Amino acid sequence: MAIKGVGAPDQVYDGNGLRVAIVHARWNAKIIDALVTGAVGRLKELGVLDESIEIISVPGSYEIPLAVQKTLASQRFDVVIAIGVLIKGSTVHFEYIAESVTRSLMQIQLKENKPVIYGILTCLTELQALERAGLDEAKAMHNHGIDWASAAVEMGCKFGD
Ligand SMILES: O=c1[nH]c(NC[C@H](O)[C@H](O)[C@H](O)CO)c([N+](=O)[O-])c(=O)[nH]1
Repeated sequence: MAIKGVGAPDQVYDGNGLRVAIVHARWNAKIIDALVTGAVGRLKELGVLDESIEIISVPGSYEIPLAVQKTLASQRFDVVIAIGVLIKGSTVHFEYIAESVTRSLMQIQLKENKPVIYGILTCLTELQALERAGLDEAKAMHNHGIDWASAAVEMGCKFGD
């Protein structure tokens, strides 16, 4: 049995009535599109209504925290899924963005007292990103967008008030 992974949910959560925002970067669009598609499909499987899902895009992962903060401050959503794909280049740019975005998203969810699901892939290679978006047919890896949507419905039901 695989060790890594979220494991079975403690119960099935009904997303009907939940208002979910997906804030995603556009950098590495092929991978982003697969992750967002996976997340939206899972949200609907769990009962979230189409009209209760809002998708907001920003240029890159660095822009995600401000967009998430503004989205939550609108009081129009119970939970936000932040989706970005950082792929290591030849400089330390990757590290600075990854650290600051991750820290910021944690701070925002605690400040706004609303769940922010962490969907930032921090990959050392393009292949790692393709695998985690379920795009590497060779390995049929799992689309992490699905997991983030499941987490969003659970956290929205439990703590999204
Ligand atoms: O989302 C990403 N943004 C990236 N950079 C753009 C950054 O997020 C901002 O959009 C940009 O710096 C303008 O503020 C990336 N790289 O630089 O490699 C990346 O891999 N992923």
